[in-house]
Amino acid sequence: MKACEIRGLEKSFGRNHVLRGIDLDLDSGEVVVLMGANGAGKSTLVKILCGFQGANAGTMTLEGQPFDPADAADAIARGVVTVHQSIDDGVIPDLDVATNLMLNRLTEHGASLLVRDRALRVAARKVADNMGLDLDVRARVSDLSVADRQMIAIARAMAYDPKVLILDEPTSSLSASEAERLFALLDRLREQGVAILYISHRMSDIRRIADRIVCMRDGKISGVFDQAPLDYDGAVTAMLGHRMTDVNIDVASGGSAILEVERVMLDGSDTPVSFSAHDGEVVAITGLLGSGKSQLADMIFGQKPVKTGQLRIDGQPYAPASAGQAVAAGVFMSSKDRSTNAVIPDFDIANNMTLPFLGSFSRLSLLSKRKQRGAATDMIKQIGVKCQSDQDGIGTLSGGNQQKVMIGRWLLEDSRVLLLDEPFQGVDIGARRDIGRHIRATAKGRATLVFAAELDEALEIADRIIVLHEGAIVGTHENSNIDLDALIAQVSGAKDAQTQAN
Ligand SMILES: Nc1ncnc2c1ncn2[C@@H]1O[C@H](COP(=O)(O)OP(=O)(O)OP(=O)(O)O)[C@@H](O)[C@H]1O
Repeated sequence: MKACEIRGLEKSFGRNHVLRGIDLDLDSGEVVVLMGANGAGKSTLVKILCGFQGANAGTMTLEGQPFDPADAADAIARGVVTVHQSIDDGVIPDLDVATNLMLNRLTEHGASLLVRDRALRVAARKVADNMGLDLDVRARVSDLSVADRQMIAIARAMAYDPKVLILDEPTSSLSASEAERLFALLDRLREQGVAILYISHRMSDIRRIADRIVCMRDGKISGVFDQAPLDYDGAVTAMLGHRMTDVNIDVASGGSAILEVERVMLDGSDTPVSFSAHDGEVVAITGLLGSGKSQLADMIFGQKPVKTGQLRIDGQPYAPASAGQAVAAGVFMSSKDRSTNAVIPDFDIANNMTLPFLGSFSRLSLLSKRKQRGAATDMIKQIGVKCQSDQDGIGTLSGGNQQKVMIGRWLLEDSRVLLLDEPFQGVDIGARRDIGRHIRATAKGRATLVFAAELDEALEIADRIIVLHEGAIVGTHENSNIDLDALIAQVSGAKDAQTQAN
């Protein structure tokens, strides 16, 4: 019997016919990867499965029984549990691991607090052991890494004993080695007979974990690949509707140095970091979580002080005390988290894209306002934002398309230094390539720094890749001449790789 059967599912938002007759089966003990271009309808399908939205037509069954959840709680009670995209979905940072793991059974463990706490820890330890998680159940969740918090979110989901577990881009905040821990956990769950629906844009995830790939395009299933070895190129073509063009990075031959980072100390390291980024150059900074990437980005954007060493822009000392001062110096940053990226939910797409210009709108003539909107409309086309109209609310866009708007916003700015922190989170691989091409095509006149945990992304966009590990540079690679094995070893912090680099 199938864990889940979906037949003829339809969903529209006004005139936008988003799901157009979806048929999909999930078997127990298999990992089905759902891939699709941004706006294809993946999240909408998930929202219907997990009871957030109702379908307009179609049927679903769970282990042969009709399944039409009234709401999210009903879906969970009947066996469909979802871990959403946010890194630590539903995990409460101020509580310890045990309480987080056992949240849904807190009242079962006795009235006395002492008895309850002890019983809770024993039960939580069992859950953690069962899932192969090596965690101190007394630790506060806020002290744990993103990867550990993600594991707890999944372990908690398992406490509901799901028949179907849905994971929405679970590795988007994880580095490769942390993602591998997650995959080991999913291997266990697969063995335990859970049907897993896994949404991802990352080919490395898909290669590692998929038993079957289902592709969506424009609200329909456009391809199913279930014969080993899986046909990844075929899946990408089915998803995009065309073959992917090759990347051809014509490495920029470095103009003058714009940004110089001189002997800057990052936390946890006694080796200073020095490098420069040149006019027209795209430099990717990669490394594990905790490598110092975010701290470096924050320093350049004036959000963290540079205590040792200094920064220069165009040869002049640059010591921003705030993001405002950074912006005044022509330094812009697209931050990794959309919620801190100043998306204004009540504004339309075009106004969100031109947000930095809005302050001057009152002083602008109608003609200039038209120009602003024209620039936004142009950018929407250039980077392929999938929308009905640029006057739609930003909230009607799919996650990946919102991310494109945020990148477009900063590309419209006349920046001297552009910092893009995880710019491709949630962006499909076809769009990623188009945006990368656009960033490179418009790179003259500024230095661009891309902070990316995913090596594929760094390789696809950068002229030069700098690897950070524990606050120090352990490798620098020209993209025209990459030693991939050395690069991977450096990112993961292999000792011999570090010795080579030093
Ligand atoms: N509440 C809504 N109102 C109007 N349109 C919506 C709403 N939610 C989704 N849509 C539209 O439905 C379509 C599919 O969106 P969905 O979020 O399902 O795509 P997706 O495949 O998950 O994309 P992504 O990879 O970017 O997350 C998009 O065109 C989106 O604009």
